[in-house]
Amino acid sequence: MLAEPLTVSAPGKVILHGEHAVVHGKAALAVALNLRTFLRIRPSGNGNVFIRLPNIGASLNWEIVQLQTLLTAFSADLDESISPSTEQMDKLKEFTGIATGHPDTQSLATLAFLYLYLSISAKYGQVPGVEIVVWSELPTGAGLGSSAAYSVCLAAALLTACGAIGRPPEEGMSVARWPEEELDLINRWAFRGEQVIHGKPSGVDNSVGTWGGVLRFQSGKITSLKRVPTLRILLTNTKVSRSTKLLVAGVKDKILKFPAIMNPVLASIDAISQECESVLEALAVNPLQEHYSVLEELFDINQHHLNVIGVGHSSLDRVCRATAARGLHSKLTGAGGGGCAITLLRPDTDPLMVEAARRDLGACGFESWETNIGASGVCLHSLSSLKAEVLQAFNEI
Ligand SMILES: Nc1ncnc2c1ncn2[C@@H]1O[C@H](COP(=O)(O)OP(=O)(O)OP(=O)(O)O)[C@@H](O)[C@H]1O
Ligand SMILES: C[C@@](O)(CCO)CC(=O)[O-]
Ligand SMILES: [Mg+2]
Repeated sequence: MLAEPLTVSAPGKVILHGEHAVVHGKAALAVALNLRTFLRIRPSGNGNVFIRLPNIGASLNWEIVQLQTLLTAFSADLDESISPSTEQMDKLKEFTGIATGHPDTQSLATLAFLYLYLSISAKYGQVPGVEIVVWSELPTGAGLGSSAAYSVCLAAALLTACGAIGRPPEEGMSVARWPEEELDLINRWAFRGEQVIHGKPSGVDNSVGTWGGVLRFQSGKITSLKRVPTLRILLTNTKVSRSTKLLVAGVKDKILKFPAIMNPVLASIDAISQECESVLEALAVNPLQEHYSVLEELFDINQHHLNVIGVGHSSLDRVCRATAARGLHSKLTGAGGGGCAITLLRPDTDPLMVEAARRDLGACGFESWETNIGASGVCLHSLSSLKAEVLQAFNEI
C-alpha cells in the first residue's frame, strides 16, 4: 500500500520498421528512447484523487466517494485480458462531461486515467486518495509513444499504490525494477490504457515502455533482441500534430477498401522488419559499411510503403528530401501523418554533416536531435536521483 511517495518513469520509443503493419499481425522492430515520462504519486492530504498533467495543461480533482459510485460499472471486469467496453467508456464520458465523438488530448488523458484507476480499484481493492503528477520529456502526439509511456507509468503507479504489485527494493540504488511477472502485469494494464487512447493498439508501444531495450513485436509476442549494434539516429519532430487513433482507423479503411492492393504492401513491410533484424544481428557481429547501405535502403522502401498506406505527410516528405540532400536516409516513425521522422546515421557520419542537416531541418521549422536508443523500461526512482527538471515539474524545488 502507498505509505510514501513513489516516482516511476517509462521511456518513449522509436519504431524502426513495422508501424501500422503491426496492428494487422505483422512484425515490428522498436527501440526504447532516452526520453522518458515521469510520474509521482503520493497519498493526498484530504482523501481526494487529484491528477496534474502539466504537459497538456490539465488538472483534475475528484472526491473519492464520487469515484466509488462508478466502481460497480467496472467490478464485473475482473479479467485483465478484457478490453474497455463501450458501456464503460460511455459511463466515463457521462461522468466527466466529455462529449462523444473524437475526444481531444485532455479528454483522452482523463479517460485513460479514470479507466485504469477504476478497473484496478475494482479488481485489487480501491486505490486510496492520491495526488499524481505526470510530466514528460516526450512531445505529446508526435509518434514517440507518449501515450504508451503515460499508460505504463499510470499502470505501474496504480498497481503499486493498491498493493497488486510490490514496491521493488531500492537497496541504495537510484533506480529499481519490478520482477518479470509484475512487469508483465504492468504491461497488460498499460495496454488497456492504450486501448482507451488508440482504439486498436497493437501493444508494441506499451511493451517497449515496459521492457525497454530493442524489441521485435508480433501479435503480442515480445522478443528482446540480444545482440544489437549501437545505432545513431537523428530524430526530427515536424511539429505537425496528428492522432494515432485516426491514422490507425484510416489504414484499416484502406485495407478493407483495397485488400488485394494493401495486403501485399503490409507483407512487404513485414519482410522489411525481418530483413532489418537480420542485418542488425550481422552488424552487431561485424560492422560493415554494406550493412548500413542495406539499412538505408530499407528506410527508403518502407517510407514509400507508408505513403502508399496513407500515413505520409508533406512535412515528412520535406524531412526525407532535406536529409537526402546531405546523403542521409529517413522515414517516418510511429503513426505518421506528421509527428516524427528518423534518419539513420552511420558510426562515421561526420558531426559537421549532422549539424548541417539539423540546420536545414531547422530552416523548415522542424526540431531535430541525435538520440541514444535502447534505454531501460519502466522503473522506480529514488527522489534524490531525479534531475532538477523533473523535480521542478513535480514542484519539489
Ligand atoms: N505527458 C502526458 N500527459 C498527459 N497525457 C498524455 C501525455 N503524453 C501523452 N498523453 C496522452 O496521449 C495522447 C497522445 O497519444 P497518441 O497515441 O496520439 O500519440 P503518441 O503516443 O505520442 O504517438 P504514437 O502513438 O504514434 O507513438 C494525448 O492525446 C494524451 O491524451
Ligand atoms: C501506428 C502504430 O503501429 C504505432 C504507433 O506508435 C499503432 C500501434 O501499433 O498500436
Ligand atoms: Mg500513442
